[in-house]
Amino acid sequence: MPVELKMPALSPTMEEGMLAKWLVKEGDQVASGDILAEIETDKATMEFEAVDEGVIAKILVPEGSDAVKVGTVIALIVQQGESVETSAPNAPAETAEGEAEEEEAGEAPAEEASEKQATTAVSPKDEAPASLRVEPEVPEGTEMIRITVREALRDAMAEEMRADDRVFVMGEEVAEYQGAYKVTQGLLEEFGAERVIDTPITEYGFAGVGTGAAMGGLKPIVEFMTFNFAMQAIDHIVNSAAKTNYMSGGQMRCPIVFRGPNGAASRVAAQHSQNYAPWYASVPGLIVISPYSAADAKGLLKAAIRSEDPVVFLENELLYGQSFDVPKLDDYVLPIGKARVVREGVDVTLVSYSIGVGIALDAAAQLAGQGIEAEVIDLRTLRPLDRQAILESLAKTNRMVVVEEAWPVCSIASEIIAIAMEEGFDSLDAPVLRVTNKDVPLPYAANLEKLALIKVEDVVEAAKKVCYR
Ligand SMILES: Cc1ncc(C[n+]2csc(CCOP(=O)(O)OP(=O)(O)O)c2C)c(N)n1
Repeated sequence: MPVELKMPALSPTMEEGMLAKWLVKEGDQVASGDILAEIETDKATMEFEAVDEGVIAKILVPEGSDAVKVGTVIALIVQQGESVETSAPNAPAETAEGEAEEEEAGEAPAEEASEKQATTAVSPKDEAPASLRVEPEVPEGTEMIRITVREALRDAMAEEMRADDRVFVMGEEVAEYQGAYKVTQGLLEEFGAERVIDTPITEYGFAGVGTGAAMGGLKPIVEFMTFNFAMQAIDHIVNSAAKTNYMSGGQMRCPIVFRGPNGAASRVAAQHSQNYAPWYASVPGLIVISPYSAADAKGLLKAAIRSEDPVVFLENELLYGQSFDVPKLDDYVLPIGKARVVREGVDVTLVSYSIGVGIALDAAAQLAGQGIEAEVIDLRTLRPLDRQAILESLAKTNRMVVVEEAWPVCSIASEIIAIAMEEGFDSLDAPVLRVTNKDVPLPYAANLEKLALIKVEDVVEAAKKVCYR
């Protein structure tokens, strides 16, 4: 199979760039780490490195090409002795079609293109697994609409803003640019600049303004461009918002939602690829939600906006473009603190949240082929954690693996293992295992990034291990 080289995203906001110069030609042998080309953006000129070794079979975008969209296939690499024609004649054409379709559907922001680049360990898929169960609380016969997680989040905010004029959104690029990841699309147009507010690049400032507004009776939604930048604002989240109810003896509440993408994205390096779920989930006074599907994103964001207490709502960039069925109901709100069994099984429980749920479901499908029926639980809310759902499933399967796209130390997985030991010891037929990212800052190089992130195969292996297979 030829390897497609795609126009890289050299920053989280890069949408296109100039392919300034090719440093290799067709027929050249390349090794991982070789510099293949120079890419220019309005900000910088960067070198484009080979990740795989092989022979440059075809250069599809000539040097000097301007405005090449992130994700465009620019060249093909094959292995020695392989030719593009014999191995995959349609590869480039299919990619081009796929991109054209996305453009038509009006959703190809830079980040989405970079999603498609994820080579990968955490591999985004366009469609959610069919096994996702519909919420039991949805009335029978409810019509479903298929929308992306991005659209579901936008719909949740728009519906709550229509229903309650205290709700407003603020953050970097949320208004005119409609969100760095296009999650606030259409909100400025519908609600105007008083309720959809572009802020300066001052996370500490606007998280504080939001927290004060919440204490004063408004219902802010503060978008962080990514949760990596919320590090600047963490004092307001942990020390102001989370403590208000407690330090005022219940006389003041702080109904605010801090939301934005969290976790590893694709090729944006260590400072932009971290999962903060365990950090926030350790703080009493905060509610922490991290959905996987579009239906959960919608139902839980609506619940978060209605909450009287501060909510940290952790989304995932790689899920924004994925489509799922969402109930077509006037007011689809889900309960905070309730996990969901997304696949039933009897042999082993896989517990996960956010993007890890997709990995767990893929692993469950592979395990089924090997005679192991895995139950998959999507935690959805990380604080308060649905201990009952975890323990009930453990009592049924007696074996558990936690799948978490995060570091292993002091993780949500660690907490679940403690719960299993303290409260589910008699149910256990094997030690609970955790499948997490490697305990390192996420590398930038694609081959190392892939090695550092959780993979379906690791989950399959861990599940077999706890089943003594
Ligand atoms: C604390 C923090 N918040 C947000 C970002 C995301 N970010 C990266 S570049 C950028 C825009 C920078 O604009 P400007 O300061 O005008 O510099 P320019 O790159 O346009 O020269 C933003 C918001 C970041 N890197 N760090």
